[in-house]
Amino acid sequence: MYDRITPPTIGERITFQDGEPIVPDTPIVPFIRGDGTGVDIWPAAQKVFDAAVAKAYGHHRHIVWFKIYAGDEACEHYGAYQYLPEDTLTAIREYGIAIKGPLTTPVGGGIRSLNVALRQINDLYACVRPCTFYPGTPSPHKSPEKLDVIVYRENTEDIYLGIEWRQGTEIASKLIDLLNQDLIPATPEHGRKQIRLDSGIGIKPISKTGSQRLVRRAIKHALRLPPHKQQVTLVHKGNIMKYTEGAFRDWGYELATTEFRQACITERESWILSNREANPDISLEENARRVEPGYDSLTPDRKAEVCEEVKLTLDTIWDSHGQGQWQTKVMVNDRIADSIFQQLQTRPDEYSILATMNLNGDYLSDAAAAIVGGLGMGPGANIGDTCAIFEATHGTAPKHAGLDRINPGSVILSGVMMLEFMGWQEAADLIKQGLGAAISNREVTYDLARLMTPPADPPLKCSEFAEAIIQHFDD
Ligand SMILES: NC(=O)C1=CN([C@@H]2O[C@H](COP(=O)(O)OP(=O)(O)OC[C@H]3O[C@@H](n4cnc5c(N)ncnc54)[C@H](OP(=O)(O)O)[C@@H]3O)[C@@H](O)[C@H]2O)C=CC1
Ligand SMILES: O=C(O)CCC(=O)C(=O)O
Ligand SMILES: [Mg+2]
Repeated sequence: MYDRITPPTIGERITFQDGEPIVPDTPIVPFIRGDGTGVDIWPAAQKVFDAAVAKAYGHHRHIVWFKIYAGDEACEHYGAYQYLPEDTLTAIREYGIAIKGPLTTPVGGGIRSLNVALRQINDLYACVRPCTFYPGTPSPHKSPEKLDVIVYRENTEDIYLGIEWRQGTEIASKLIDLLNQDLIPATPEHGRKQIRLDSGIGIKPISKTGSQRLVRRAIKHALRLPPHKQQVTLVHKGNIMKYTEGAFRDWGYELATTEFRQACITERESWILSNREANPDISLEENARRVEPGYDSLTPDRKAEVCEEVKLTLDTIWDSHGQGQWQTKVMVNDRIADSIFQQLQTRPDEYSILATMNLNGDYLSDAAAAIVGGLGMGPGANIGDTCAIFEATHGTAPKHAGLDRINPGSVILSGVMMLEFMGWQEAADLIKQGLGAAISNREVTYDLARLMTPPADPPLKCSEFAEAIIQHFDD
């Protein structure tokens, strides 16, 4: 079944039932070391995972690691250009779970992203990236403790589908001709727009299926959070890209108000209900005026639409959500992407789960990680219905590769997410405890050391930081 790897002879597979993992006491977990700083962070992280599991469960439980290959290491093991061998895909499919270090993607040419390929091939449609502050972590932000968000990023479509054509190729030229001569003129709303002949062309598909399954997961996650964090914000640039990003927002709201009707309230509905709560005799039109900015300047048709929306909301959910009941529901709102970047800086405590399309989530997860200490503190998980791959938010950080200096925190915290996913909470808690205590004790790698006042000097090496985390399990 495998060409150049041999699965462990001990241990058992994790299986899935209704999207939930069933985990034996000795699960086999495939791992990819990763390129660049993968050589530093993976061994450090593995040591922490094993120590935490041993401390939490003694001989009762342990992870049976299964080394699989991708990226540069795969080419060394399998031969030139074998970046993502079939063995690796088979192992991930068979064992249902994996953890990986970062993999290199060249810019402007060469292979397409192996990271993205792993997500698409395994249909890992939700990229989940929590950004939480650990006390004592230095940050360029004034109040990093106020940020506690989870980015839920759609992981399989958007421009990351990678369907694009280089400028000057025959297909790019054909497509441009077709668009300029037929499709754009046939669409009155596009007016006399034309695409420059020397353009490269990329396709940005956003589907209802892809959007709603992502938002579904985000809402289900929100339902597991404490009441004050039960909020899902749909992030989009729908004012500009109406039928992709705008549609993502609309499909998100549609799902929230149908499949999760009893559990959710939209922000706009909450305004309509509170207007009536504050004034039981308020007219439909006055309610509409308070909900829709610039109501008095709207066309009569648009005014009628807003009034109808108010009426429908009151008719359908006043009994179930009115009189303050909506405050116990998951709040679903939306924010335009550029605005959410500034709001995470200025009002971070107003947000909880941010549901995004692929590109927005990529940007937003790096930006949010920066607030809570940088990319060394940004974990992630790629989750589908029958498989999950855990990986840090950051990349290979090539200039630090092999120097034993980079922060292994993100891949360690990705392992924490994996342990939690497996239901091994005790081991996950030990690692979080150890990491927090090491940071509070100023035992940190260079990235955190340089942000501290005064800087922690000398910083710990990558391997020493992992040791420090283990030493602090008991604090
Ligand atoms: N999932 C994946 O495998 C990903 C892969 N990539 C790929 O990685 C490669 C390099 O990408 P690049 O744009 O340089 O981005 P990286 O995230 O690799 O690194 C950018 C900078 O972020 C900081 N950083 C990254 N990781 C850590 C860490 N563990 N601890 C502390 N600081 C860290 C470093 O800053 P400083 O030097 O200032 O301290 C580093 O130079 C590309 O090929 C890219 O495609 C990118 C993202 C995700
Ligand atoms: O795959 C890559 O090289 C980059 C992907 C990335 O930046 C991410 O998933 O956050
Ligand atoms: Mg990224």
